[in-house]
Amino acid sequence: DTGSAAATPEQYDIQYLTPVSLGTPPQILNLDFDSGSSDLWVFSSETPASQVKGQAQYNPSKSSTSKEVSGATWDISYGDGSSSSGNVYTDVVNVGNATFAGQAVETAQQVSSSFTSDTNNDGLLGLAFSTINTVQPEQQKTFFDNIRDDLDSPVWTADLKHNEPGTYNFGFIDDSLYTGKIAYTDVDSSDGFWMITLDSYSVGSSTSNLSSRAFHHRPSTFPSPSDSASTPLTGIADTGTTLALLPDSVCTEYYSQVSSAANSQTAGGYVFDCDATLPDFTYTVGSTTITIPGEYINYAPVDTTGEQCFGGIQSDADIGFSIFGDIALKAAFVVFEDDGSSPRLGFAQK
Ligand SMILES: O=C([C@@H]1CCCNC1)N1CCCCC1
Repeated sequence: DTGSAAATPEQYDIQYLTPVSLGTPPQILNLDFDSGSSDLWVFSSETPASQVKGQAQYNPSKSSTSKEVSGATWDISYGDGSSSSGNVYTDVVNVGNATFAGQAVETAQQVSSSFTSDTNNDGLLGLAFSTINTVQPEQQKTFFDNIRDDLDSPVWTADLKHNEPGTYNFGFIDDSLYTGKIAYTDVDSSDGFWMITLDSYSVGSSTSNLSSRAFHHRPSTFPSPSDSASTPLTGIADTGTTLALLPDSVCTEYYSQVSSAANSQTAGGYVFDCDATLPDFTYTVGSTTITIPGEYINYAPVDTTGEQCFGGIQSDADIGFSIFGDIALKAAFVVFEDDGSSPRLGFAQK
């Protein structure tokens, strides 16, 4: 079995939506594939009308193959403060022709206001590890965990793009989607996430790194360079997070190269003049180097005046690890591999 479906970005690539078929006859909903969580939940006939604003709704009573999971409930809270909760059914779920007949479909009986106002998002399809699925009393499996053994290969891949549709594939690696070689790194899934350590990062061209300059007489006031060219970054690959949330030290180093940049309390992060030229941000996995173009990091205007723009790199606010969200992932072809025992992440240029 294999599957292939489009990942279509909303404005500013704030999120990517992918059509998913649920039930019999098929009910198509556009879901946010989220490698940072593990619940497949949908707007449904059970969601109060006051909390629905245009979203498509899954109606289990209109599906001849739906079965209620007796006594099961779910309740999830996301790092951005949003939340949802409800009941659970199993039904046929089809993603680009990869199909699983008994997938847990979590129907929302409550969604928080940010989901209500996100009018094109009909729900989430979690692709982190099933150990953090929130269904009680019997935890349920993610779509990938359910179909893994039926897939030609135990992988799914993300080819997200800037301002244009990309692709989520299941069960195969499409060699036409990348260049060079795929470099793999081991995943620590003990917290339920695709947690990895990037070998190094660098800001702008290498000359921006003091240690690479011929500073024979570096004034004592100069910071001894955090030789970023070999500083690792530990974090999770999260397709459901828009930005790249990195350590404060990396943010300081990056925005020190942008003369108009400031860390704004009111804007909630680093902002700069929209006409600023931003440096690239590069990270390495083994022998593969991924460069995020500076243009991608000029994320979006703060307001309608279009004077100040919000950065695509922001602080990880000391949550203890970085979050490599879409800003970081869309510059690469990413392989999420899990044979059930030793998960790995692969990165390639494209
Ligand atoms: O809630 C989230 C994110 C929110 C955006 C969508 N992906 C999941 N988490 C990931 C980071 C650690 C805390 C949990």
